[in-house]
Amino acid sequence: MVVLSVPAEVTVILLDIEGTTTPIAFVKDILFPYVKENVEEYLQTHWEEEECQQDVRLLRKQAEEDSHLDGAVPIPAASGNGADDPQWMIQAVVDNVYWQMSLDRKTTALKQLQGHMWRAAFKAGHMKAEFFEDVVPAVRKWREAGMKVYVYSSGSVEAQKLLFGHSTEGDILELVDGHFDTKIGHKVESESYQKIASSIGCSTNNILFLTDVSREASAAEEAGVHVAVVVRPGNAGLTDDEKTHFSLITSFSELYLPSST
Ligand SMILES: CSCCC(=O)C(=O)COP(=O)(O)O
Ligand SMILES: [Mg+2]
Repeated sequence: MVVLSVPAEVTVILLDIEGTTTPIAFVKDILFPYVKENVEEYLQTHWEEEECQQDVRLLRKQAEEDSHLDGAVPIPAASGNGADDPQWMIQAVVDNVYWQMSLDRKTTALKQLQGHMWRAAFKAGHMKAEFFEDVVPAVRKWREAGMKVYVYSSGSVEAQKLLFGHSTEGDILELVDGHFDTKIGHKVESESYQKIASSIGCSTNNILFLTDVSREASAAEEAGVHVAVVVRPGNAGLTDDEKTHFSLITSFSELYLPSST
């Protein structure tokens, strides 16, 4: 088995979800289709609720920022006098969500709505999050060795907690010391990793980030974070340069902590 030695200065392991802890297929074949199939009904049912209206406001703001993009779908401004036709507005939101999802966009607005929609499905037991089998044993071992374990995903913090709280391995939320999402910044921007380090209260070189996406790995590396790219079944392929440049692991069990036995 290949072994990757974790540098002694590392005290925090930062985990991506999709393609790292969890198969991309679970996200693409279960989580995302659930949103596409249910978004219209969800909006019809929850339209009058404050949480739903907040989601719509955030989506509208994002749509304004996206207006220069090819194929962007606008969400009309509410008049504020209650005279708007909700059906017309709901259709615009549905079309916007479909457009964003067709591009797999990672906007905070889309991710917030998705998280709210998944809540009902997870809580009712209709969905359980899949984790690769090496994840839970490795995380337990790292924590026993004194490591802190954080999650950084484009999925909202609320959605992350749903996944870890309702997994095929049971409720494993207690294995995570904290969560970050795109509210701290995008995963392909190096400042995000500096902000994460400040928020945790450590230096960037105390963090090891595990991700499947080389652009995220490069951004973290630029911030001084240690990185390993995780190669899992179903993940996008890496270029030869990426394979040479990054440390690669195919299972969390390949990480060797000098402090553990
Ligand atoms: C709570 S994860 C849901 C999956 C998701 O929405 C997503 O965009 C995954 O992104 P990641 O940053 O984990 O690769
Ligand atoms: Mg990922």
